[in-house]
Amino acid sequence: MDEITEKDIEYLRKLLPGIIGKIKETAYSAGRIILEIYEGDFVVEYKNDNSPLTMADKKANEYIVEVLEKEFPDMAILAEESADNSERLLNDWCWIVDPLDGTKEFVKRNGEFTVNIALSCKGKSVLGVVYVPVWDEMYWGYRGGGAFYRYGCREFYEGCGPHYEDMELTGEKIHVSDRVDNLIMLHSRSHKTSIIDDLVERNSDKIKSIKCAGSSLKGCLIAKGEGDIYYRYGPTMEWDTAAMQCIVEEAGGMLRQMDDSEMTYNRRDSLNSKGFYILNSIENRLKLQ
Ligand SMILES: Nc1ncnc2c1ncn2[C@@H]1O[C@H](COP(=O)(O)O)[C@@H](OP(=O)(O)O)[C@H]1O
Ligand SMILES: [Mg+2]
Repeated sequence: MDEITEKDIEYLRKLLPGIIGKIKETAYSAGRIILEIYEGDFVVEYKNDNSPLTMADKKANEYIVEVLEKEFPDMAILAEESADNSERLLNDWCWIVDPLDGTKEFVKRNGEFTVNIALSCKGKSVLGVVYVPVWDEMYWGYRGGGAFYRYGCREFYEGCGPHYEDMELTGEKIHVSDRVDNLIMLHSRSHKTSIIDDLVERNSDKIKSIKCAGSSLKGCLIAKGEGDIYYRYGPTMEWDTAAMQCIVEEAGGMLRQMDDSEMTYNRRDSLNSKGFYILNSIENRLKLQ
């Protein structure tokens, strides 16, 4: 895929501020669909890779895809619970959707799951929205526009009514921490590996504590300065990282593949096979060997 050009950047500058509001509203509404199911009894199925799947994943996926298809008919969509369509590879623009990131946390009912919607342009994540339904928190960011956080979205969306449709949900600008020692490391709550234990031991002079969190929350907490580093060796998919990558980058941090190369999106194979890390600052890259 071609590189983003100056012309693309100019186009993005005009496009993104106008569409972020619709995407935040869509992530919020998908979160409400998820919560209705979360609050009742639900059946858990298991996919071929043994990961859980519920009606909440399916219904939220269906809703988000329907909105995106209607609002952005020229853009492709890669969504976790939809059949993949390789025509997306021919499109410079692709939505990358995880309707429910952290299904294990949903099943455990600990609140640590998110709705992730990202937009990729020529393989780069240029817009990301992450909504945490149980906590009613939203994180968002878009290329050149900064990263934001809002607690209390329900009051906005449920309180304002349709005649306020041009008004946008506002939030506070967020930034990564400037810590270079006593680092807080983020870790998956449900996917643990011994490689991470070795990594922590090798870098014990830099790491002060480890905080567990499910789903994209790890990246969002780094964007908000409540954590500093996150290393992930186990498998994840494009839709697990795309939205949080844009938010982290707009908050001043970085996400790279484990071999230090850039993560790209809208690839043929959606598995993030190399692993990745997120840092508040390049200075805090850990010793791997
Ligand atoms: N064996 C596996 N293969 C592919 N992806 C996996 C996986 N194990 C975990 N994941 C990914 O890790 C995500 C959860 O991340 P975390 O452990 O950080 O909370 C899952 O998101 P989903 O819940 O959307 O499936 C899933 O995409
Ligand atoms: Mg999912």
